Amino acid sequence: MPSSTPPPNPSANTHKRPNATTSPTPTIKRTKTTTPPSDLKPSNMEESPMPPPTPDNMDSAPAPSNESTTAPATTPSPSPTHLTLTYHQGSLFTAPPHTLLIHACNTLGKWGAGIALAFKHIYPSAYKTYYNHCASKPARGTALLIAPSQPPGQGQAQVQDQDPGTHWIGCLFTSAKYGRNKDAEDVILRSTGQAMRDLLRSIAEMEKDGFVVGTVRMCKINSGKFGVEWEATEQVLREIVIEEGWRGEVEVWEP
Ligand SMILES: Nc1ncnc2c1ncn2[C@@H]1O[C@H](COP(=O)(O)OP(=O)(O)OC[C@H]2O[C@H](OP(=O)(O)O)[C@H](O)[C@@H]2O)[C@@H](O)[C@H]1O
Repeated sequence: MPSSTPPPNPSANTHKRPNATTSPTPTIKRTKTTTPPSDLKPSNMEESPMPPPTPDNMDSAPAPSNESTTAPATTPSPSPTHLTLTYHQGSLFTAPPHTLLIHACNTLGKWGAGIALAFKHIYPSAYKTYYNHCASKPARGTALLIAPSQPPGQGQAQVQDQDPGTHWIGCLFTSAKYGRNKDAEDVILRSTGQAMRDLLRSIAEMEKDGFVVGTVRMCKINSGKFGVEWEATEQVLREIVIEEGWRGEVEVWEP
């Protein structure tokens, strides 16, 4: 077991909007009810119990009453906004500062294959955070949002365009295990929807606290090692109903 030393704390202000007034910097933020590595959690970032995932169909307004057959039709309630996916060609990693990069993970703390292995090489400090988080046995269907390891511009005259130290990382726990023990496809898909909602909620909380989270990007999650057709994952993602304050768009990048 590696030491529980937390990854370097990013300096708060550099991730914040200039007019932000709150102060603590999250090294890690997760919104699920499992125990976090408490030494990484700022004091005002207590976890609020996460409400159970709300089925999309509960978001719609109640059906209009049919008391009178002659009454004019009531104004239809606005249809819910669903998550939008846009497609882009190129590597996930060649991203501007503050970009949030999302990938699918198991809960065993490996990052030993596929794009996860690339994450491990490029973002060693984030891997430490992920590893420590996995020691707390996160549940499938939750997400982990990891703050950049270094603030943009730190130690540099100018921020480099694609400085990996400035990227946020989003881990979606879509399967508990990997390889032959990975979850069944329907479980992976259900967990994907839940985990993505969890992540969108975390991003919104960060932004509410004044932190700058840039564009949100993902690879075609689940479609490699987890063996789930991208189209199935895509459908689950597109069915996510966007709540107030949530990001409504995610970029999908494919090399
Ligand atoms: N630079 C790049 N830019 C953009 N897209 C890139 C790319 N490089 C590869 N891709 C694509 O990224 C998709 C995902 O393919 P992957 O097989 O990696 O992931 P997955 O989501 O199916 O499975 C997750 C399990 O793999 C790991 O395993 P371990 O932890 O080691 O056990 C995890 O942790 C999980 O457990 C495929 O479309 C690749 O073409």
